[in-house]
Amino acid sequence: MSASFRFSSSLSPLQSRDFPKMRFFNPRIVVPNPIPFLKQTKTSHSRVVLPENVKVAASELPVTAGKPVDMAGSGGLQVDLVTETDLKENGFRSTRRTKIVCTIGPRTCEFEEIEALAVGGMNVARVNMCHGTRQWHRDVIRRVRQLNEDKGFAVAVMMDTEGSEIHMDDLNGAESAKAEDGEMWTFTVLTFDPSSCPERTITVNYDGFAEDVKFGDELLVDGGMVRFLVTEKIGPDVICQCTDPGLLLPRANLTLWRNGSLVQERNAMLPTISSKDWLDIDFGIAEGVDFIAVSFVKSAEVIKTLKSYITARSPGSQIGVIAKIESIDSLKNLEEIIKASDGAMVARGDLGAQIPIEQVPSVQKRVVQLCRKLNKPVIVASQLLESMIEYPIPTRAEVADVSEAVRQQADALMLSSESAMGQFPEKALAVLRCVSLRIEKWRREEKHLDATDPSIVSFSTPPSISEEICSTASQMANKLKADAIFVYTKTGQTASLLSRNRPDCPIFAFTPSTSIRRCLNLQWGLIPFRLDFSDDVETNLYRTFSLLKAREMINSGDLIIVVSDVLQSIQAIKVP
Ligand SMILES: Nc1ncnc2c1ncn2[C@@H]1O[C@H](COP(=O)(O)OP(=O)(O)OP(=O)(O)O)[C@@H](O)[C@H]1O
Ligand SMILES: CC(=O)C(=O)O
Ligand SMILES: [K+]
Ligand SMILES: [Mg+2]
Repeated sequence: MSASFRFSSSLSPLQSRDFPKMRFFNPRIVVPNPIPFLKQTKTSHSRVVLPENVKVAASELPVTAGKPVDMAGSGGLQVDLVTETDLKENGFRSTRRTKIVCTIGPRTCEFEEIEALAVGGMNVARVNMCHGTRQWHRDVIRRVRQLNEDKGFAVAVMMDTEGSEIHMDDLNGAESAKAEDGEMWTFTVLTFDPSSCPERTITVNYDGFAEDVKFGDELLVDGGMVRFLVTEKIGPDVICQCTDPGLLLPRANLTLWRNGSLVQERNAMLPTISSKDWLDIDFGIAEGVDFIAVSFVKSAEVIKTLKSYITARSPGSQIGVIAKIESIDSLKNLEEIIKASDGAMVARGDLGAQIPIEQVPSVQKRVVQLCRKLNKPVIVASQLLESMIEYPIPTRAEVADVSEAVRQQADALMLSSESAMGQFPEKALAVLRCVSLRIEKWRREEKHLDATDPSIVSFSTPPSISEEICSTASQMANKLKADAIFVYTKTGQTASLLSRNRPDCPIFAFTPSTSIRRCLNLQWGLIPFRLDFSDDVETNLYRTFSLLKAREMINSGDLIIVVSDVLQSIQAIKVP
């Protein structure tokens, strides 16, 4: 596919492009210091207590602001207070299985605001490189890390790339501009000084814009929130008449439609990862983000390129690459793309601007099922609670949409504007939380009555031992009505395979790595704990029982199914 390119270690991806160019309105691009977090600062609580037999690589220690975690008194078991209180007060069955991603924006970027989201159940914090300065993103990422370190949370950080999206300029700092019915507007590739910008003129960030456009095309702003008809082309200027009036927002996304289909001219050649994105990716690697979500993925090649780039840049890093399914081209290569990725996002916002809107639900279902089959976490994103940007309660239709995603057993739901710039971020989070809990419970109850809901898990051929063990352990847990599954996992793989089976009880995942603990926080049904453990399963188990009992997170008599990825074994044990 033309939009992808090969990256070799001798050639920087920044030098290897030969594509139409995009301009970026946010020129504050600074090449980051490669690994700034290795510079440890002296702090008052910089003691790490680890059992003597356990070696933890420096890269596995929490990194923000250079402060390692003080786990004294916890026996090396790390879990956040919210999970602990929930388990203590409400028991295993009450835990939410569906994870929540919150986009951090101007409304939620201060430490206390991020903390309120974490307390409210945020599992992953997303920063969108389309907006804000690099310093802003750095501050947010470091605040999340600080919070994890101070309060034992495992909130993962996801960086979302800008991608080669075609969008308008920033309206010279105005909050919005109103386009009225029938008005003539000019979309141009020329740029202006704020003082000399002609009236009703919008600069587009893509140099090939005027060439791609034809008389009679429809220009959709934000997937159709405002619509224009192209009436004339004069050199770099495209003259349009407004046919659906509305508010133009800064940097709003633009798509062109011709005879009912998306226009794919030279714009289809724009690289999925732009030169600015590569700089953002370097920044993300240096800041130790847990996931990089790639916008407008078209083929598996770009995912493979990015994964090799990350490995070359930061050997041994756990950064997961998430493919955002929002481009019409991705639909032809869905299976290949998901196979190459570490997870996928159904990015319904842009997807609904690239394919007819009535096709979005079936694509969502297909991506969710495919991810389950391929054992990749999947996020359902955009407009879940759109009305809550302005109102304190959602519409009934929004609740139904959230319910459907939970019923499909997607790994995670995502808030965008609702948490980034809405008036009720915590209330929106609470709605996701309580709708998830209610629908999960209902689904577990229904399952016993409804045999028409077959398991969609299909195994590799020949089946792997780990897959079989995890499937059997989950079935056993369901039949015996176990209280929890415990899994001791170094790489996270076994925990992930258990999650894929969507068992009735929660899965406690113990891992010695803080970064794997954060990554597991994106996956359905996993409660990740950081714990140093040995290869001796019995010792681990009884130590865990006593640590969890001491903190009242489990009780004598609870039935636990235990899976170990070292021994590849299953045990059923009652807590002594
Ligand atoms: N860092 C930020 N600074 C300022 N505004 C932001 C920031 N992040 C998000 N926003 C605001 O919140 C809105 C929703 O965020 P979201 O991440 O969904 O972006 P988007 O522009 O819709 O693009 P995408 O398709 O990548 O999701 C944005 O349109 C923007 O107005
Ligand atoms: C999340 C995102 O990028 C979208 O919905 O377009
Ligand atoms: K983006
Ligand atoms: Mg998008």
